[in-house]
Amino acid sequence: MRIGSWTLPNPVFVAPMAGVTDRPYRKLCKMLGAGYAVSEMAASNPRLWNSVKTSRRLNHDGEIDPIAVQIAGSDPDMMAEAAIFNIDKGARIIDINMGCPVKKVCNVASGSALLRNEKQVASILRSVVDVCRQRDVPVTLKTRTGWDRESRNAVHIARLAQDIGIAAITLHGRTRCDLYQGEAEYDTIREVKQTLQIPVIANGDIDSPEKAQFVLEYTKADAIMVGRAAQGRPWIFREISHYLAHGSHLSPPTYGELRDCLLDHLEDHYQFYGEFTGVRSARKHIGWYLADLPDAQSFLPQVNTISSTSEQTRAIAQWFDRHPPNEPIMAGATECASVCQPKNFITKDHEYN
Ligand SMILES: Cc1cc2nc3c(=O)[nH]c(=O)nc-3n(C[C@H](O)[C@H](O)[C@H](O)COP(=O)(O)O)c2cc1C
Repeated sequence: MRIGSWTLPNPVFVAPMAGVTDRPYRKLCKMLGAGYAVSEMAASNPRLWNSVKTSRRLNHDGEIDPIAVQIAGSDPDMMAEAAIFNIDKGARIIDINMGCPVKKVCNVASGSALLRNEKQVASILRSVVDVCRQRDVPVTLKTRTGWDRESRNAVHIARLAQDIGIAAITLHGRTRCDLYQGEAEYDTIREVKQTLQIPVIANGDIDSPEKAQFVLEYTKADAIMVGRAAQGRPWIFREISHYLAHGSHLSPPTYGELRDCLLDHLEDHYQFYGEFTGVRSARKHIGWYLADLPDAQSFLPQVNTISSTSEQTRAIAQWFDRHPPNEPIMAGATECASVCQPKNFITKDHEYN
């Protein structure tokens, strides 16, 4: 699949998740098979660009190309400025967020709130596409199927986006008012795909190789995007790609592979966030990695009390020492089972619900 002049290595992408898919995690997912990754949403308001949070999101050192940055906002000029600013900081693709259901974002009429105002959608897209075109940078759009089930307008928005020059569109099969309730539906994504010539990326509740294959076949989408099921499971991308290519399952990782993956991830994570934030923000990742392992339940509360990075790593390494490194993490599993289930993904720091 292509986005502008970029050819992506495979159609299995990691979804942007604020507070989760930071630079270290995106890199890890790509190393473990994700064909593409978009950054967490970055604010378009210049007053926020110097905040610690936004400056971290602007840091793409060592990131694997194409670096794609997502911007969110409601003011067309500010969004265009944000696009230019991010291109100057290394973005090769700009993604516009019109899917975020968070109150904080929707109350200022950005994210998915924009779906109720198609005129505003057109102004924003036009404004961003214009400045990006001058810099030869493709613009993509990520959105939901509509504001609510009575006003699903994804097909209309998608056609508008294509006409304006959007290079690809990602569709989460829920409306804004659905939040994360119920199940994602794929009929609207299928309809959008039938309507458009630009690539369509299907998103929502894809949590296993079988589901990935089903969604690709049903919607005829060009690619799929996996969010929550990739939390604590960055190898899901190679599992899905393998299944799509061969129709069989890769063996689950062994305890040794999981240990190495987690410890490498933590090292990169600490370097990125520093000691204080690093040890704290690592806890959720550790929880996700270990959540489904039968004997990790008593260890997790203990690891959450540790406040130094070296102790955190030592405790994890010691916990893994108790397990044979060659034993698969799901002994006897023939197919991805519990680790495919979406985890409890709402964490306090970003309140993404
Ligand atoms: C914790 C969290 C943070 C998210 N942050 C973003 C974001 O910054 N930008 C965005 O477009 N979508 C964001 N999303 C939505 C996901 O990209 C994705 O559309 C949604 O989770 C549905 O996919 P899934 O069922 O595979 O998780 C976020 C989702 C979660 C769970």
